[in-house]
Amino acid sequence: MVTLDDLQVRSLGTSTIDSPLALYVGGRETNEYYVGETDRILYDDTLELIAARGVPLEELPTFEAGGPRRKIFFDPATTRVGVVTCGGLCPGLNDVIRAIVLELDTHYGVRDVVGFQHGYAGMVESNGHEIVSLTPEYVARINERGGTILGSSRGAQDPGLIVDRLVELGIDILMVIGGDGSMRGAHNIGAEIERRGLTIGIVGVPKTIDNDIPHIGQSFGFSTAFAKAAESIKAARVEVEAAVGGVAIVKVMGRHAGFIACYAALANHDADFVLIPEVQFSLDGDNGLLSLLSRRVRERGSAVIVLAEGAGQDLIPASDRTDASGNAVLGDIAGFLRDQITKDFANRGQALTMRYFNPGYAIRSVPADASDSVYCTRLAQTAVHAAMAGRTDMVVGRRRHRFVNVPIPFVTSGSHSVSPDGDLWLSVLESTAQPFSMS
Ligand SMILES: Nc1ncnc2c1ncn2[C@@H]1O[C@H](COP(=O)(O)OP(=O)(O)O)[C@@H](O)[C@H]1O
Ligand SMILES: O=P(O)(O)OC[C@H]1O[C@](O)(COP(=O)(O)O)[C@@H](O)[C@@H]1O
Ligand SMILES: [Mg+2]
Repeated sequence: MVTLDDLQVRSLGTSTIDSPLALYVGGRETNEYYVGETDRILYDDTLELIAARGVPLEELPTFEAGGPRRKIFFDPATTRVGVVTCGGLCPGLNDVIRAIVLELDTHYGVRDVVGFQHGYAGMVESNGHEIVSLTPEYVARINERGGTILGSSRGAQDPGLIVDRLVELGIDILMVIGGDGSMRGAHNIGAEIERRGLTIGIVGVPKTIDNDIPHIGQSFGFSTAFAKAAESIKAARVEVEAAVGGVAIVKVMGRHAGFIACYAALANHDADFVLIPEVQFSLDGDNGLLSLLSRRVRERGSAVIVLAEGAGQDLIPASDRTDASGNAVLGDIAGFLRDQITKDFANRGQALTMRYFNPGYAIRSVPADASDSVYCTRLAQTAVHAAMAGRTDMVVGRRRHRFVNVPIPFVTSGSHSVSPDGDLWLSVLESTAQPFSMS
């Protein structure tokens, strides 16, 4: 069970320097739209959840509020900041890089910001990647492009060698834009820094196209990505309606979490079935996918299946392969379903026109939409405020419209997935009219 201790963010020391933003923060106090720096944000958000804790108010689990402080830890004139992007791509990476640089430069007067190329690999000197000077001019329009101007990578690196490089380059703060794996890596780097008694801060801006990092609210770029995926679902609907016995499978990303599938399906009402890793389904039997699909096509003429890549892995031979970072390489559920559906329709003597859509990388390589750009900027600003105030081993997030600072060990201790008992999955069932249980 989560405790207040789990949510305490580590500091490098006492902040003694007047913040250049002190005037902005000035007399601001908590109100509906702002959280004062001494206030904290509740973890629980219903009366029953709070009552069930059975502890006094001051012991309730609460988050530190994100945002500027009156005093900061690092002297802007002598502070050097490094930025790195790691793991898979996600819309908005360049917006985050740009906003970090602009916030540091414009508001804090930090003129020395450098970028490491190709993730943690580029931080290990022997790998030979140059650092890039990130000036306001350099980052001016990078938000218009997808991907990351710094490049990214997967694969393990030695935290000791990374800390050696930070020391050699005189980096005071490392900003890590990455996913769950990157944050585990960031924590290890932070632990090595602490072991050596150094005052280097590490602050993360969590990136996950799958929206699978817990406690941070919705991840940036997710909304852009599912909107792009929804375009393929719409195209699939057009195709199957024109065909005789049209059935489409639209496979979207989502290794262990089906958020993209759920949101993309909800974005329009074109999906008949949504298959996600969190909810098991059977192929056979009256309530299995094959008979339900056959019935849907007989009744409505066509059907669209939105398939998260991690769904139905129990139906195909297990793969023990992993990628360079140790992430599971999944079996081909889409190919398996295509075969099974084709055979089943043939056995029933039912006409079938099968269409397969795989928007794949196209959904994560696009630039962020306007809403995500705003979100990226605000997350980056929050991360810079925390970093300049000497916070470390933490990530920023936005829970129920409040920006929060969250310890990395808290976000890496679990993962975020679609709850079969939650209201998101209920909405999906309502919108698709797929049965409550397909197993
Ligand atoms: N458990 C871990 N401990 C330390 N570093 C990790 C861990 N998992 C991943 N990393 C490192 O973080 C980087 C990105 O991880 P990866 O899983 O590929 O992407 P993401 O951060 O998007 O989840 C890689 O360089 C990888 O080696
Ligand atoms: O081919 P890659 O780069 O390994 O990426 C594919 C995978 O990365 C993901 O986008 C998630 O990766 P991250 O943890 O890096 O965000 C999955 O949905 C997808 O299966
Ligand atoms: Mg990951």
